[in-house]
Amino acid sequence: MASGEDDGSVEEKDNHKKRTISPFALAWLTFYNIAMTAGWMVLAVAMIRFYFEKGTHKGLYKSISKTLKFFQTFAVLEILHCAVGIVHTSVIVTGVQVSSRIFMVWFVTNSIKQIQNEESVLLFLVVWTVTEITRYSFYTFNLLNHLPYFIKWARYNLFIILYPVGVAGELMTIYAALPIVQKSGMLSVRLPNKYNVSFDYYYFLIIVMISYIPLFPQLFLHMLRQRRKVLHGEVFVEKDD
Ligand SMILES: CCCCCCCCCCCCC[C@@H](O)CC(=O)SCCNC(=O)CCNC(=O)[C@H](O)C(C)(C)COP(=O)(O)OP(=O)(O)OC[C@H]1O[C@@H](n2cnc3c(N)ncnc32)[C@H](O)[C@@H]1OP(=O)(O)O
Repeated sequence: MASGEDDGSVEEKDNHKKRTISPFALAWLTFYNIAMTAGWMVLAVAMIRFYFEKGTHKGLYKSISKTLKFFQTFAVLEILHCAVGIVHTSVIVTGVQVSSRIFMVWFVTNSIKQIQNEESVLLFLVVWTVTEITRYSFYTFNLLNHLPYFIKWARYNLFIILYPVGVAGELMTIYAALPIVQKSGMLSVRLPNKYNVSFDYYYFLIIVMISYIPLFPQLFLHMLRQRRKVLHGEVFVEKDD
C-alpha cells in the first residue's frame, strides 16, 4: 500500500490509528480555514477600528453584521465536513456548536434590533472572534504540518475561559431579548390561522436557554478531552463497531 506521502495525500495522526485525507480534501480544507481565519481577522480589525473611532460599542453590531453573518453562516460547512468524513470529529458536537451560533446571529441578534447595543452582544462577539482566529489558524497550520506551539497552546487553553464567558454573553443577550419578544409577539404564530398551528417564540427562547444546561457541559467536556489528547498525549479508546 502506498504511503500517504507517495500518493500526495497527507496522513493525520491519531492516538491509535493513522488517517489519510485526499489532496483535494486537503486543498479545500486549507482554503476554507485560511478564508475563515481571514474573515474573523477582518471582523477583529473592524471592531477595534470602530471602537477607536467612535469610543463606544453602540452601533458596532450594525457596522459588522454583514461580515459576521457571512462568516458565521459559512461555518455550516463544518457540519458537512464531518458528515462526509474529511474532518474526523463528531457531527453532533459540531452541529450543536454551529447551529447555536447561527441561531444567535440570525434569530436573536439580527432579528431583534433593540438588543444589538447590549454589552452582552459585545462580549460574545469579542469572545467568538478571539476563539475563531485561534481555531482556524490552528487547523490551517496543522494541515500544513507547521503548527507553532503557541497556537496549539492557545487553541487548547483559551477555551477554558472563553467558552463560559461566551456562553454567558449569549445567555444574557437572549435574556435581554425576552421582554421585547413577549411584548411584540415577533416570530410567533398565533391561532387561529389556516394551518391551525401556533408557535410562541418567547417560550422557544426560554427552551433554548434551558437547553444550554445539558448541552454546554458536554461541549466543554469534549474540549477538555481534546486538550488532554493533544497537549498531554492521553489516549482515549474508541469502540470499534
Ligand atoms: C436551533 C437552536 C439551537 C440552540 C441550541 C442551544 C444549545 C447550545 C449549547 C451550546 C452553546 C455553545 C455556545 C458557543 O457558541 C459559545 C462559544 O463558542 S464561546 C467561544 C469559545 N468557544 C470555543 O472555544 C469553542 C470550542 N469548541 C469547539 O471548538 C467545538 O467543540 C468544535 C467546533 C466542534 C471543535 O471541536 P473538534 O472536535 O473539531 O475538536 P478539534 O478542534 O480538536 O478537532 C478535532 C479534529 O478535527 C480536525 N478538524 C476539525 N475541524 C477542522 C477543520 N476545519 N479543518 C481541518 N481539520 C479540522 C482537527 O484537526 C482534529 O484532527 P485530529 O484529531 O486528527 O488532529
